[in-house]
This record gives sequence, C-alpha cells and structure tokens, in this order.
Amino acid sequence: MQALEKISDQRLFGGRQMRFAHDSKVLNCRMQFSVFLPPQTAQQDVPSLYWLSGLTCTDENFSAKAGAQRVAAELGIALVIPDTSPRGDAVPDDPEGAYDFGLGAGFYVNATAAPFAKHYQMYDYISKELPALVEAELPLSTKRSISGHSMGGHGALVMALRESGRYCSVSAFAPISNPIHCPWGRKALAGYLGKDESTWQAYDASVLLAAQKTALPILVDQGDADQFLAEQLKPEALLAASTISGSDIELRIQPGYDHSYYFIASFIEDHLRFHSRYLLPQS
Ligand SMILES: N[C@@H](CCC(=O)N[C@@H](CSC=O)C(=O)NCC(=O)O)C(=O)O
Repeated sequence: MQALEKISDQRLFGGRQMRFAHDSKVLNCRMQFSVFLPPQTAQQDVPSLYWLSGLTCTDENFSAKAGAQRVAAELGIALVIPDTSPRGDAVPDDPEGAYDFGLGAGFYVNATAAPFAKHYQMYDYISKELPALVEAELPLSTKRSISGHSMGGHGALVMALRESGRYCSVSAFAPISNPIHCPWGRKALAGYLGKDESTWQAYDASVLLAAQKTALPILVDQGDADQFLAEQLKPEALLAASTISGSDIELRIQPGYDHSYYFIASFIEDHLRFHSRYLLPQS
C-alpha cells in the first residue's frame, strides 16, 4: 500500500489543492490532511508553511476559509494543513462530547494519561511524522515555518520554541498564549497529561518564552473584539515573557476583529509575506 492515498486534487491559482489520507504510526489511526502545492513545484522543491487549526476544526476550515492560496502561489510556499486530533471510532473523546477536549481538540501535546496516550500524540505527529512523510512523498524542501489559530496558535508557538532549528519562523492568530492559566488550557492539559501541573509547563508558550532568549522571528495578530480574548487567550502573558527573556516578538492588536476566520483572512497575506522572508532566498 502506498504511504499516501490521494482523496482530492484540484487546480487553484496555478497550483494544486490536495487532500490525502495515511496511516499514522504515531497516532495509531488513519488521518487526513490537506496540502496546497504552488505552481513552482513543477520546477523545484519548495518550502512549507504548516498551519495548525483551532478547536472543532479539521484540515478543511483553513483550506476553504482563510484565502491563503493566492499569495502562497505567488510566493512559492506550500501549505501543509493537518487535522486537529487523532480520528476514528477507536479514538477516545471527551466523556461529555464537549468541543474543547478530545476529537477536534488534540491541543498539539503528547498525552501521557489514560485513555488518551495511545492516540493523542499530536506534538510528535505534527513536528516529526508528518514532515518526514510529506517531504519524502511531495515536492517539498526541508525548510519549514509554522503558524496557527487559537489552539493552533498555541501549538505553533510551542513547537517553534521547543524545536530549535526546525522552523525558520513562527506566527499566530489569537493564540492561547498561557494555557496553564486559562480554562481551555487547564482542562486539556489535565486531561492529556494528568494532574501534576509541573508537566504542563512544556506546553505553555509564555513559560517557554520567558525561560529562553530566542532569535526566532515571531509575529502574533490579535483582534481586540475577540470574544475569547480576556478569559482564554491572554496575549499580555506572551509579551511579558518576551520582556523577561529579552526576545523580540511582534504583537499586533487589530481593532474591531473577532476570533473568526474573517480575521484570519484579513491578515493571512501579512503572515505569508512575513514567513517568506525566512523561507525564501532574498534578492
Ligand atoms: N463552538 C465553540 C467555539 C469553537 C470555535 O470558535 N472554534 C474556532 C477555534 S477556537 C480555538 O481554538 C474555529 O476556528 N472554528 C472553526 C471555524 O471555521 O470558524 C463555541 O461555541 O464557543
């Protein structure tokens, strides 16, 4: 059996919007993901931007709603868009079927607590297994950057801060910036990692950024009309962490924008051009 089963392949801005299924060894289940290949892949391998989506999403929310492909095609950057959790009938979900834990809410951690540890290894899936797979099977170079929204912004920041040298740059839209101190984060970290809160810190971008001075280029956009801003997102913690470690971070507060994909669509071009400065040779 081939490593990648192609589910769909459609022409878009001279490139190809594709969807694949594959067996994940890390997650112990079959997974789907989307990729946009820009037209430049007809001539050469191109760098990738990984996009991590938020709660309740699959790989299809970003593909359909963010409008990222036109600029990705112009710049020659592939978009790699994974799902947000392991999937399938054998994968345990939130006991009450809540939207903020379990299926669609993997939080990009490696779970250690039963019954989640067998499947919920999203950190290793996104940072290791998926890149190895797509770089072997598709015309992608090993240059990568990473971005995401909300739960996915948290995942992108944590992976880029922990995996030194793996990503050229990181950006986020309305990230869950300090999950050890917000309801979404505390529920997820307790469920996936257990009650010992010392183990949660490795998945908190503000804790990680306060503890290390980084030269990683970091861009964060946050709408000031976001309904989750004060209770769940806490960008001020990320800013304070950058001051503590002396790291540079660009945090832009966007007046009037909420938490939706309309916000993402409004600024995704800025993020793609930001990442292009680190992914592509500059003339
Ligand atoms: N249903 C929930 C909120 C769900 C939600 O807003 N999900 C966001 C991400 S939130 C953080 O990770 C999202 O991207 N949704 C998909 C979309 O296409 O908009 C509630 O009612 O509060």
